[in-house]
Amino acid sequence: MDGVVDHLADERNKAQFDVEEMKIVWAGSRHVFELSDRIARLVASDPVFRKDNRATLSRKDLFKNTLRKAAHAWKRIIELRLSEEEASKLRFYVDEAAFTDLHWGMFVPAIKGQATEEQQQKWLPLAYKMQIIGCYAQTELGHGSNVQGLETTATFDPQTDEFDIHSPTLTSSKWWPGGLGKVSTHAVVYARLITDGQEHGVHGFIVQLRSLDDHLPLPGITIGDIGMKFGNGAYNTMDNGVTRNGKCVRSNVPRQLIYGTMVFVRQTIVSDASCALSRAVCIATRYSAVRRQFGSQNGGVETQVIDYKTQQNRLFPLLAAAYAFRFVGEWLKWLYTDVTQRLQANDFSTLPEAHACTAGLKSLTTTFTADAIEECRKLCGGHGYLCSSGLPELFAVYVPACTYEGDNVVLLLQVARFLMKTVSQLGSEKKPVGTTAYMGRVEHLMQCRCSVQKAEDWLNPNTILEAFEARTARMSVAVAQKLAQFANPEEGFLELSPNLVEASVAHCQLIVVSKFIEKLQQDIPGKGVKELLGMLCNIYALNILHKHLGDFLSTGSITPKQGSLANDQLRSLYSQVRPNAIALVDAFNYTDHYLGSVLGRYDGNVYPKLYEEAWKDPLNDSVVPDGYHEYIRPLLKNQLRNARL
Ligand SMILES: CCCCCCCC/C=C\CCCC(=O)SCCNC(=O)CCNC(=O)[C@H](O)C(C)(C)COP(=O)(O)OP(=O)(O)OC[C@H]1O[C@@H](n2cnc3c(N)ncnc32)[C@H](O)[C@@H]1OP(=O)(O)O
Ligand SMILES: Cc1cc2nc3c(=O)[nH]c(=O)nc-3n(C[C@H](O)[C@H](O)[C@H](O)COP(=O)(O)OP(=O)(O)OC[C@H]3O[C@@H](n4cnc5c(N)ncnc54)[C@H](O)[C@@H]3O)c2cc1C
Repeated sequence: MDGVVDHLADERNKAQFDVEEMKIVWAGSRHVFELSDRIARLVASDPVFRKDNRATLSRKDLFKNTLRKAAHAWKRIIELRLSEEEASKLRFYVDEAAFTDLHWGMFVPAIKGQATEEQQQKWLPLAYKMQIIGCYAQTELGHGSNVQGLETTATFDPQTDEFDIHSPTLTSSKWWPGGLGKVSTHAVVYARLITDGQEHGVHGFIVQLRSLDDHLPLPGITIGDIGMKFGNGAYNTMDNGVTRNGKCVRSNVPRQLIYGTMVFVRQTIVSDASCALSRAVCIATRYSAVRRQFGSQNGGVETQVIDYKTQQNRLFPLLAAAYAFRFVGEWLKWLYTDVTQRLQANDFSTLPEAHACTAGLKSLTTTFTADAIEECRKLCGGHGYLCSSGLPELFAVYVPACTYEGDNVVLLLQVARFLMKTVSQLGSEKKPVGTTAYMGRVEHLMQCRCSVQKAEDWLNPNTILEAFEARTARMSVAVAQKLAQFANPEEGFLELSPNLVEASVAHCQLIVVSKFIEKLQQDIPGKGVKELLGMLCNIYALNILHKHLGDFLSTGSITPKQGSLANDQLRSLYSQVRPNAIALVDAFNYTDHYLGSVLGRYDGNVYPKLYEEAWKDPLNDSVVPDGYHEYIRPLLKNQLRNARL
């Protein structure tokens, strides 16, 4: 900030905690912090990675520019001999949806997780060196959620020792896979395996799509892009593809691991939610401290909008959720690593829980984050609607996360199946463990009473946990009892699916709250850091309690009076967080390049930069617009004539 006026300096001076230590907590470790900081600056200082022109480029120029950035990123990765960790951070800070996301994020993991040793030895070195570019081709025009309903077939021909991959209908065309449309040379294609005329369910196959010499599709394969998507710029940097197939390559597949790539990616999407959410919150918080409206007396300064309680009540729960998702993401990564190690030892016992947790938390965090980005846009008033605020594009790029990698409702129904199974086994030999361990105390949770008598009682983590556990246990048991009244359980499941989804949401919220509380039990150094995190944890939990008061009251988990006390406590917490708000978003350590927002600038110098940015719009290239002579002038002349008549 040398030589630059920091308009937010007063705000930064108010902080009551050690921001540098908070940065380490946010990053996860000092090592990750230092690495991220270095790579973020490297990207920000490279003109090829500029992104302020995305909203005004045509689709073709936008796409070509993405190819250019991806090629440049790879060049820098090789030149600088970046490690896998550094390279992945570099792609993260380049911040542009591209075919590389699917190559590194799904194609490589699918091969690692599902291919045989021999297949891995053949394909992984090529993929690591980007001598082939891959994508993940599962979804079809007719089926996405229902994976067992995919129509593409893979028929083994013993004579040629090949699989014939065939899309027999229009609806069996692979539709949506990122990178497939224009770039990928290979794909992991999901198809129904047929041998000796017998079907064996859906399996993954590595398929070559395009020639490595001239990039033309191989014989029998028709490929293209599926067309423009939501938002200008935004996800249109990605080629999402359609194919219809002819022939191809080889089988792999240990049966239980077919869905493994989805578990992996859902886990990464939870961590990613905290990034997108924190980014939107950083923009809205800084701008709320800069923006002033009303409240001026005797010509004095007006009130910063961040000081309005309504602004705090909308903004601070989002700030708290960014931290909550960060920590639950860390824990989910641990869970995923643990289940992977067990699977390698043929221990499948924790797979159902890993599936339920990744599916449920992917759904919970992406739904919340998409809504929160839109809320941040509104928190920034009119200027939030400008592309230069960074928020419209962030929303457009982020919102499909509610759909891809599993529609969020479909995923919650998977959690519900897991919950109902857990409830049905209560009282049997099989004791609930892990995230459902609380169900083991179901008798207590069905009748316990919340002990809160005054607002401060809500600061006790055990009180919060028990209220959340009681709410979830009671909702789950209630819906399980209703299910039991149906002669046909599947019919009952369909009929009660809205209740089941609500129970799943409650269970997932409980996981997030409990993992935040567990985080606070760790040794966290730095003046005031743990105290601030404690406040954020309470805000996250009490805000959910307030928003879902109906659940807590209808299950009798708390009384109306206790609900009202929770709200009083929330207001008090907002006042305590207020002086720390700017420092809490500084702890995300985002560069102005990554934020991509005039409103969220580190120095708070919003107005001159907004003005400057507006003049850069191509529409302002000429004072009189193109089209004046054809369309405006004749109109004005006609009006003149009419007026004379
Ligand atoms: C590091 C960087 C990362 C970069 C990431 C880049 C992001 C790029 C952007 C976008 C990428 C988007 C990619 C995609 O969208 S790929 C396509 C994803 N598609 C889906 O997610 C489809 C959703 N549908 C499903 O997952 C399933 O079909 C289902 C709905 C969950 C299952 O339905 P169904 O009831 O028919 O069940 P099945 O008969 O198939 O399954 C029976 C049992 O298996 C259990 N199960 C299901 N899924 C899993 C799983 N993933 N893992 C473990 N176990 C699973 C299920 O619970 C059943 O168990 P039970 O014990 O009850 O028999
Ligand atoms: C940006 C983007 C990128 C993508 N990238 C890829 C990729 O790289 N590779 C790939 O293979 N796919 C990809 N996809 C596809 C994606 O995974 C699917 O679109 C997603 O899984 C949802 O499936 P669907 O489209 O079939 O939705 P549908 O299942 O048709 O959903 C439509 C509606 O029906 C509801 N619904 C469906 N089933 C049920 C049920 N059982 N009970 C209650 N309600 C139900 C849903 O909640 C939703 O409201 C991508 C999609 C997008 C948007």
